[in-house]
Amino acid sequence: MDICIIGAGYVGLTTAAVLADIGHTVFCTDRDEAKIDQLKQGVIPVYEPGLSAMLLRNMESGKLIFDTSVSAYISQCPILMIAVGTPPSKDGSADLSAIYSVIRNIADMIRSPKTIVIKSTVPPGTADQIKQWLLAHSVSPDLFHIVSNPEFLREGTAIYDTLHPDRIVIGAVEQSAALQVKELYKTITTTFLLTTNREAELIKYASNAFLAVKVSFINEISKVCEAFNADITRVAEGIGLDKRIGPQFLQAGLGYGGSCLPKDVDALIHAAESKQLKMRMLNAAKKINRSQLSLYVNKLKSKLGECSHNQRIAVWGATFKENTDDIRASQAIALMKKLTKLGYHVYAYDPLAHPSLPSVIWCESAYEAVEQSDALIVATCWPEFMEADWLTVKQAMRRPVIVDARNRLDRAMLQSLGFEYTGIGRPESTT
Ligand SMILES: NC(=O)c1ccc[n+]([C@@H]2O[C@H](COP(=O)([O-])OP(=O)(O)OC[C@H]3O[C@@H](n4cnc5c(N)ncnc54)[C@H](O)[C@@H]3O)[C@@H](O)[C@H]2O)c1
Ligand SMILES: O=c1ccn([C@@H]2O[C@H](COP(=O)(O)OP(=O)(O)O[C@H]3O[C@H](CO)[C@@H](O)[C@H](O)[C@H]3O)[C@@H](O)[C@H]2O)c(=O)[nH]1
Repeated sequence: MDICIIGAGYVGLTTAAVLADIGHTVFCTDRDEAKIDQLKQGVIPVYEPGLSAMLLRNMESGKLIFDTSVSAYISQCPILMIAVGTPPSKDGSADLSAIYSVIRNIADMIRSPKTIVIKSTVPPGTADQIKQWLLAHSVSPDLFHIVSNPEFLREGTAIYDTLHPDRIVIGAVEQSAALQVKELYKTITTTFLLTTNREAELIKYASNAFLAVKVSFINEISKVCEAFNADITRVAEGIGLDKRIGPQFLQAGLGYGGSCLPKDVDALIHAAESKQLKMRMLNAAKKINRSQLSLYVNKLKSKLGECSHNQRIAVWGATFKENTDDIRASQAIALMKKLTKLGYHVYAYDPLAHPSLPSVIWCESAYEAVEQSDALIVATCWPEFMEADWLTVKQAMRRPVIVDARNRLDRAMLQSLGFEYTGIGRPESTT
């Protein structure tokens, strides 16, 4: 099948690579001309393990074509897949301006029947509103179907997740359009769930909201663990063995960030409020997530005393999690901003990201960042941090204080080397 994907970000590029690999012919476009120019030259604008090789392979075989001039492809392809961003607006709602800009283009160019697939995450009711918009702009109902096909990939494992999804959700009014989209994923073995558009849109939001609540839940329980001298890592293991709960998303720490969980929680709250519904649980999850930053600052203060202006803090990790270059809504960056505001000197290192932040000094290596530092905060669990040479780290530091903001380091090993270790919900002794 010929497919035109509009939006060459993490989702658009991953989907383009996988659909081309499956055997479809994929045309991919973006309003960012520089990005498309880079892609044409084989330069992949985002870091995502395995993506580059899969894109290049399919570009070489001619199954994947990048271009800025989309009109020819819109007329050629029966399937138009929208994967543009839906970032948060100031009031928390999803900003759908990029979606409508694409819809306007489609409305101008549509001459033959199209299946318009909404891959972007959009609030419940969006597909129906788009349909009304197209009809109001004199596009014949015979020329389009709208299918909601939300994406569930995680950054860092996007290719794997797209090839091995837990489910593929396809929401549509017309069964023929739903089956056409199902056919796109013909080689993928998974559960296909056919729903209405609104159900598909809500499945996406509810999934991310549930994950956010799960993280905030374990962060709340970690405080109880700390108060009762119990270890959250063992408590989480014990909870997770219950099949009804499952072991994933029970990692206590700095809280959730990224381009999806925070914005989708906000957008769901906003959508519910538009129907006079208060999302008490989601608001609580947000509040807990925000409070994780102060919690870690207090942990730092309990080790170093109140901030004096010559304290030097090393922060390892800037991305919202490991194996991605994405810093959108990163808790690591929010923490750095909080620390510099309080007067700490922050020396930071991340293997991929070093955004310009007031008063943060970016270092060339993890070891350079810890030179003469009074504490090290591990904010993101990049593999190179997990495998650090801790003796070298200890020798470089002024005070061997480690704040493990993701609870992933080997506490016993670090303590045996003489580090003062602080995690969350992991008491120093369990007596
Ligand atoms: N990143 C993820 O892990 C993930 C996972 C699942 C779902 N999603 C959802 O998928 C959507 C895309 O997310 P992303 O992370 O890939 O975003 P992104 O910001 O990485 O990419 C979006 C791309 O769309 C392009 N774009 C914007 N307006 C355009 C227009 N009018 N015409 C053509 N191109 C346009 C941008 O230039 C950009 O390259 C969002 O709705 C997001 O919530 C993201
Ligand atoms: O036990 C955990 C698991 C995750 N996190 C944090 O939660 C955030 C989100 O992690 P993750 O969900 O792995 O990242 P994303 O790549 O943003 O993926 C989420 O958001 C995507 C965009 O909607 C969805 O497609 C995915 O299914 C959903 O997992 C990160 O800051 C993690 O550090 C924790 O603190 N504890």
